[in-house]
Amino acid sequence: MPLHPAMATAAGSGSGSSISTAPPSRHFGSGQGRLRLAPAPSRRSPLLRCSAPGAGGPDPALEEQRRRKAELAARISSGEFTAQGPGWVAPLAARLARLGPPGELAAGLLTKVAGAGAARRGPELPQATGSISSVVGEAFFIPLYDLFLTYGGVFRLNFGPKSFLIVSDPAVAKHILRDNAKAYSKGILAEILEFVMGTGLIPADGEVWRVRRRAIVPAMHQKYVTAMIGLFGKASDRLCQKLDKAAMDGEDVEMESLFSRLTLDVIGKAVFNYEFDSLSYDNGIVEAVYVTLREAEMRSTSPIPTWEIPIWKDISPRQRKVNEALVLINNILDELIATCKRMVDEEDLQFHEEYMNEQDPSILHFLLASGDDVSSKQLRDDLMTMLIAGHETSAAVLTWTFYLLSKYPNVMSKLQAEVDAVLGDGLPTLEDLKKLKYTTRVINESLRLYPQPPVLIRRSLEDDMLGEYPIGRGEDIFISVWNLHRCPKHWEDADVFNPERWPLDGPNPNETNQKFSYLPFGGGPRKCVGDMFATFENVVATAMLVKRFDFQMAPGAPPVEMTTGATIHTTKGLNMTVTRRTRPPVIPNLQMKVVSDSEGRTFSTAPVGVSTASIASGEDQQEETPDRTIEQKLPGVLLYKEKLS
Ligand code: HEM
Repeated sequence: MPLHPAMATAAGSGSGSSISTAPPSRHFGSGQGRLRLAPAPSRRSPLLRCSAPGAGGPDPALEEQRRRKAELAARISSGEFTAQGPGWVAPLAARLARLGPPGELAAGLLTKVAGAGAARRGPELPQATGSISSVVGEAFFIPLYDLFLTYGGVFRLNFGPKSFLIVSDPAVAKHILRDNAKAYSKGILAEILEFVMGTGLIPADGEVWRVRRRAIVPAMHQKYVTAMIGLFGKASDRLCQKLDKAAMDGEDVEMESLFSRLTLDVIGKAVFNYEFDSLSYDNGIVEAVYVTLREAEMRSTSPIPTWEIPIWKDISPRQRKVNEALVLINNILDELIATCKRMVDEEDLQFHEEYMNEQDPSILHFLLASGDDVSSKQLRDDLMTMLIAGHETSAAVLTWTFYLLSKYPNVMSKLQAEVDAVLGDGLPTLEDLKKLKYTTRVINESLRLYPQPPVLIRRSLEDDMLGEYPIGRGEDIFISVWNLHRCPKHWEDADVFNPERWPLDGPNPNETNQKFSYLPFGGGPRKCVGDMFATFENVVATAMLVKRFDFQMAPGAPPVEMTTGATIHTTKGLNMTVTRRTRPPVIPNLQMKVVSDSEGRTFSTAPVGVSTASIASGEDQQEETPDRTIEQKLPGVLLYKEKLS
């Protein structure tokens, strides 16, 4: 998730001059084996910023970005960002800073005095410090990568009086997310999202979270997700029709916004049975959803939290618009809840584990039919949370997948060959998804290179140890999934889009079998509840689109660069030329290995089109994911269900 305004504010107000000492050597992991590397920028620049084919000649914006990156790398190496000081200083400063301007001043002084004079005691966290000017204009997680290469898997980042722990070490990530998850809350994230998600499942902590997770997870059962495959197909087909028209008219298309509309249409129907139909036209509610989403993103990156200023929040046109949008959405949600309650009262269906109303299979319907004892406000918060969680993430995955496919035509050809061989004329079925193995690997790999969100946020609720480093209560922590997914120590050719790195007959990659070096859906008790849903959705959309069309970057399209919102967006859209495919289908030579399960039943290869945790494919998952148990088995697919104790 994005940075909190506090970070930017603190960084902006911090002195530009920082304590200058020699930086630690480039290394990975905390206290683990160390590895010296060539400077980072040259290794990864091709994927971080790519100009569109056809743009021709050196791009001045790209050149400028490369120059800024090289400058930042040089400044990091010079030691400009390296601070020293006792480990208690930053947490205390962070607490002081929360007391308002006088506290911030005291915190700033404390940081400087202690940083300059104090002697080191015991293992102390490497510290980086600096001013925001060094990272402005970048997606914030990019400079964090360079700092990780220099300071290691756990380090403290000080911006003036504010301080954050940056975690890029898989063992430490596992400790925070899974092994000692109870000692961490969502912290800053809950504060940022409160205005829109209230106490919905993503920001909620403690008892509220436990009760809501227990209510919501069962709603996403196997039968529900299977029913959703039809919905994904229909929505993707509507997008295909739109692209057909663009292809016939010879018009380029901006795919990022189309993917956003596709996934909005899907999630509205899936969560509360609402037909946004945003692929067909704009209406007030679609606009209200986007106003709210953009506000959430603005709040997470804005240097000054103007929305907290008492009078400003009432008179600012922007805030008024946001408030109006929220009222509109809440009213619609209230209506949908009321309608659904009536339906539930009138139906004869007996509630059971895999309960689903065929006319309205939505999560809302399941929750109401289950007798979920919850206030309307909490129900609205949960629905809103799932709307946002399931919309932006999937849209971003599709955007970056198609960007990568345009850069790697060999992958596209192989993908199209598989899709041609598997999909018939109708909409994809569950059986088809099981066969779309390479398509699933394409999505797995896209999520490695562009994790959504690129950073997970936590706050420590008690003193703890992160690897060898002691930390205090109240530390704000960013687990950089971006860094974990691109760590050159763990991944060969980390920046290369290579779906083949995941064998087709191997297990579906997940946080467990990748030992927390791969966290596309988080991990531990707060792992994504929509992982299986999202994987199917992305596989269906990708398969249907590439079956029908070829995609190329539009001639003269601006370079595709990243910016940070709740997920990774492009700065100027993904402008593509779409053409109807004319090639005859090619039959691929896909190797299918026959394996047997623990009960001796045989089926072909690893699960495909299957999620990373709700569905797993090996006994290692069973052993290493204590919070989930095998519930049901389909041929080739083991379904896991959470223990909801
Ligand atoms: C490709 C699409 C998706 C990606 C990459 C994704 C990723 C994630 C990640 C990384 C987390 C963990 C956040 C953390 O630990 O701080 C998460 C949590 C969550 N996701 Fe997803 N998600 C996706 C789709 C969905 C969908 C479709 C839904 C709902 C239908 C959903 C609902 C949620 C919820 C409710 C949580 C919070 C779970 C909790 O805290 O107990 N997500 N997601």
